[in-house]
Amino acid sequence: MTGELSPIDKAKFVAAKRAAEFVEDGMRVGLGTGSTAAWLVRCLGEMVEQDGLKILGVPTSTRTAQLAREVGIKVISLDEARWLDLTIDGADEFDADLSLIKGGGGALLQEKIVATASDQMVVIADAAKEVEHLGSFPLPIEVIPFGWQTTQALIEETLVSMDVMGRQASLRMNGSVPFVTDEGNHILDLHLGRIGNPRQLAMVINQIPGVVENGLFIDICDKVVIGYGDGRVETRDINEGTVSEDRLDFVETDNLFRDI
Ligand SMILES: O=C[C@H](O)[C@H](O)[C@H](O)COP(=O)(O)O
Repeated sequence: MTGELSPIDKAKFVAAKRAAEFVEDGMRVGLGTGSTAAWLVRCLGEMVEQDGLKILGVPTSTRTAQLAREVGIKVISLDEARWLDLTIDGADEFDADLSLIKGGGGALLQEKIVATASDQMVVIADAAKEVEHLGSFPLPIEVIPFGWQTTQALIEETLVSMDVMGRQASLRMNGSVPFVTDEGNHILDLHLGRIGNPRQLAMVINQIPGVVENGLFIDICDKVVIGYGDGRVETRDINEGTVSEDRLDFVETDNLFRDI
């Protein structure tokens, strides 16, 4: 990529760059998936190459695994790592409780397993991802391909019984064929508009046969690093609220940014 980055990409970049500062030598780090997480992986790759940072990375998708290897991060599986010090990942939406919707890129299952197996989960996001109520972004639900239409109908019926507004579930497509996740499953995107009780919804959906996992991350995220298009970056902690707010002077100082 050459030339000026869009404000949204700058925002993603500064959030990733700041979050990379949480990574220390010797850590086992969960590596998220998506365009924001890709910046993080590049930042960590630079730290490995230039500063000799030694980490073990556990990727949350085949895409991330490939990028991590390309930039020189040593990749291991979750079973090899067993437990992680930190996971850094993007999100599609976050609210004031740091509850999240994830899975816009279809990686929610591995992402949730990896984040849950970590001492700490840090989300990196551009400011547009912050919402008062989750649900404008369609909620991804990973379902097994067998009988997916029956599963879809069961989900829709369950939502009716819960009196949830906007119940339409659509099968995610990849061109003319159904999207297939890294685990060989499909994704149903639930168009809800506003989720009144994310905790309850997450539990109820996961009880439906055929559902593997849903994209609501409740009580998993500890911190969110929010990037802005002008280089400002804010870190919020689940217990302490905003803990830092400053600006990353990335245009002059960052080789990574200049190189892309
Ligand atoms: O499945 C994908 C992940 O949950 C992503 O972290 C999420 O969709 C955010 O992606 P992006 O950083 O590209 O907006």
